[in-house]
Amino acid sequence: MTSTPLILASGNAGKLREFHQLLAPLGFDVMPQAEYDVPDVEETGLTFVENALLKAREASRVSGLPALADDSGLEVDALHGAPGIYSARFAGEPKSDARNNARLLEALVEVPEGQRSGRYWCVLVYLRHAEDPVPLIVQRSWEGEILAHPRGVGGFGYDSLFWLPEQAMSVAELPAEEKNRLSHRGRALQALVEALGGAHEPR
Ligand SMILES: O=P(O)(O)OP(=O)(O)OP(=O)(O)OC[C@H]1O[C@@H](n2cnc3c(O)ncnc32)[C@H](O)[C@@H]1O
Ligand SMILES: [Mg+2]
Repeated sequence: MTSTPLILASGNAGKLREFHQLLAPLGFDVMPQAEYDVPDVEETGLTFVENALLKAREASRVSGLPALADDSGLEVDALHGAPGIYSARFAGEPKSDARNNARLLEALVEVPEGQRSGRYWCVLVYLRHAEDPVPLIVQRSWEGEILAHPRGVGGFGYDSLFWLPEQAMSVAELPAEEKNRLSHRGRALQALVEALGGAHEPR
């Protein structure tokens, strides 16, 4: 397994926890971008891919290391895809999960059960270096429904409002290992690690 250090281009504690749980057993020497004083970049892209690229490139440029970025969010059908790429700042700045969740409930207050479908998206971008012309890009989604009241205390972000019909639980009620196995992020990362598989050596 690789022992190449890898910088995680994220300032989100929930994401960093999940990446650590997933990557540490695989032998990746991962560190959060805060250890290299990487500033938060402005997420000016119009797609998850563009934003993930911006974050990975900046982290790799500042640290001189290969970088992995995650741009993710929640797409709600009844809201025509909102909050989407704006999920982290749905209720404005400064970012707050509690205010984002309150805004989501408010936006869906008139929408009955059965019409509250949505999905999480996760786009991962891996760059071997800041000028890498062939970024490795993987995207996965996770289907669910938006609850009318929060349930559970695990996870982060919108997890207490995201209902999984098959599990009959919210993501915030799911054990962390289960979330990592099933989630948009967990499955995208499994695919990315497979794709890395040695063929993508740093240069
Ligand atoms: O950009 P970084 O520094 O990684 O941190 P961020 O929180 O700003 O991250 P994003 O720009 O990718 O926004 C993603 C938002 O989507 C939501 N989100 C993404 N994945 C989630 C998950 O697994 N569970 C709950 N909410 C999630 C959550 O509100 C995140 O803040
Ligand atoms: Mg962000």
